[in-house]
Amino acid sequence: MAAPPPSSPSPPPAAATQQPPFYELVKGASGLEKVLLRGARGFSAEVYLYGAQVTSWKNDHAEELLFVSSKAIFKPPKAIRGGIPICFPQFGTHGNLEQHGFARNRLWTIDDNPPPLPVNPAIKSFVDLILRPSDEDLKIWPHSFEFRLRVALGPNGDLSLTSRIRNTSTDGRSFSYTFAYHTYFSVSDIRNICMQVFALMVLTGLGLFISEVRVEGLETMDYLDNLKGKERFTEQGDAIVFESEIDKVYLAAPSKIAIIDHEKKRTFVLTKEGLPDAVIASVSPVVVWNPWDKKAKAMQDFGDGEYKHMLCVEPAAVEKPITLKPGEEWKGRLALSAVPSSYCSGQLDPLKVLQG
Ligand SMILES: O=P(O)(O)OC[C@H]1O[C@H](O)[C@H](O)[C@@H](O)[C@@H]1O
Repeated sequence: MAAPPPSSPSPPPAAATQQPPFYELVKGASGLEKVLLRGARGFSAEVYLYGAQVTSWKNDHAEELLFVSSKAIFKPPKAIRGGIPICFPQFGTHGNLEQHGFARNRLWTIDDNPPPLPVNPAIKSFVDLILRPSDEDLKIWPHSFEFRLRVALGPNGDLSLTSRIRNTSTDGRSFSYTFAYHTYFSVSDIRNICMQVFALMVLTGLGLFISEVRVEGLETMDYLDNLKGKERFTEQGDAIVFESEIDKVYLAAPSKIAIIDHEKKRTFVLTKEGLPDAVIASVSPVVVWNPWDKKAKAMQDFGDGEYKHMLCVEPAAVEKPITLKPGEEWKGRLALSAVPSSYCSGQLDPLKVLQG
């Protein structure tokens, strides 16, 4: 996405025409402050100022839709394990900074007077957060920036995260960064436990088995496999199902992706905007990660068996960094919805999920 020109220097408050309160600020784990967003019919979300990290998103049945580890450490400098960490200014190890950059383990502040952002008038619950680099940050990444994040809960319980990153440098220098919404979804059981049954069915021609959790929208796509030295492969077969550790960067994912959880009868739909690819603006990378059993055991802030109940699907800008000249701003948005799905084996129409 091309960076638009800078906005006017003294913009009117974004929320001027709406009635507060849009959020509530309370104490969370380890005394860290968190923002509560409450929507219609009991929808809710929580955002820690630490990392600007969404740690909860609930539907109208008060069911948690995101995964947060029971062993998550809510104490700097460790990033919170789960929810939606923001990876900036570096995704993964694509640079010299700590893994996934520093935005996820900095204290953000509430921005009550952000530059205008087009708002759906039906959205009554949102918060704007801002991160500016400290002197210490400037030593490790010498670029002045403002990172504004709006987290909004829509009238139907949809959750959206809009990032605006601006180059505020006065020395005429551009900067480049990589980025991800490192979203941890809560799922029933990631394991494709019936693979053997499936193999048997294929061999005997008895029918088609569909696993409990599958990702639609990434099939036949090229990816870099982080478990194989970032070697490039092409995904084979239909939807993505899981039977072992996965850490793949799908290079040209479409703007909509679906995670279908058969057991929970739930489909997550991810819609992403503004995350650019090298050639076509409407596609961009998506990282899919699950540590599986061995890596789970090695992680201090992750329960041994918790890998079964989470899946990270992370809209990102990885292979092609985003570059901003002084005064330029980039905007990238992720919208999440969770819709009931009640398909049985063989009845799913992926086109309906992704386009309907
Ligand atoms: O443990 P973290 O630093 O939070 O990283 C967790 C995971 O994030 C991403 O999904 C990367 O692709 C993985 O390689 C990494 O292991």
